[in-house]
Amino acid sequence: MRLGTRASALATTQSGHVADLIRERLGREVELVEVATEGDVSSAPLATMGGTGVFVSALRDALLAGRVDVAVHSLKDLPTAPADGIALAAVPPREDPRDVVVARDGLTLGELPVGSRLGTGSPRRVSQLAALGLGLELEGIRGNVDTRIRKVREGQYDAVVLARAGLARLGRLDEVTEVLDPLQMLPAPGQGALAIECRSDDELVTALAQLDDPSTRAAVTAERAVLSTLEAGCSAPLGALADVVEGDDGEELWLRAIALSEDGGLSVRMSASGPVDDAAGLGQRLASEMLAEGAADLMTAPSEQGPPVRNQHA
Ligand SMILES: NCc1[nH]cc(CCC(=O)O)c1CC(=O)O
Repeated sequence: MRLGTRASALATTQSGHVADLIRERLGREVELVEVATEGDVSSAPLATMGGTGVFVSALRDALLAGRVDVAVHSLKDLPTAPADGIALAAVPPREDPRDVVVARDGLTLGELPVGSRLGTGSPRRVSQLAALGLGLELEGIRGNVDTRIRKVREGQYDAVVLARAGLARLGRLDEVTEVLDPLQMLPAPGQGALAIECRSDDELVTALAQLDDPSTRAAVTAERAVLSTLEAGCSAPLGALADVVEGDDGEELWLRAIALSEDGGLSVRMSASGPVDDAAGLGQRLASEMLAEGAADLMTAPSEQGPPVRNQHA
């Protein structure tokens, strides 16, 4: 079968990993086919580009046109709306979903001097970092993982924040100077997980289902239900993280989420738990409670008219 992949180092590593799974677990031959996406071709800030799915739609087009049979995405890049004719056939076991800091001189966030330049274009990361009140200069950055790390080495930035999973897959964990606790930085819904898609009318749906990890699937389903219920896109200042944990009556799903104003000055942070087999229901319930606390107004407030920033460095 032909497996479609973006050309970046991270994408080909992720796709290579899934190709290995398919060979080992399904005993089928796989060929990687590179597909260029809008997210790779343009260097505009991601938050301003076509909203959700800039990395995804070209791969889906290739699937629907029959140029490839399987597509692999970072799950956090996948829009929550189902796509016609496309099945999310499997979500394999997740990598550690946390964000990490890569800073000069081995520094942690707390050790960075006031005024240090931290590169990140993600509203979710910007708002949560601003809420820590450290007095960092938060500046937009683009480019692949390698480019971002190099910009720290070359002194253009004092630090960057990245997904630990990407560094793990690229064998670059030695660059990490701090792993951020989700208490301070909740990851993006689906971070660290992969999505394996195929055409929904293809017999591959059943075969690929063997690669699905039920715990990861439940966790990302709950996280993505928060995202879709809040009607937020991939560039929203919103974090969510779920885990299957041992509760009083066996396994249960434990979900945390935060919605912030863009400047991080105000936030709604909540958690809830529920049965593993109702992951979407849990995410919807938590998001509804967040909406009742004003989560939607927070995320969309234009910054000039927004609330005063209360946790900034003075
Ligand atoms: N937005 C780009 C993107 N999409 C997936 C990952 C990392 C791998 C993952 O989260 O699964 C990254 C880079 C990053 O956020 O550092």
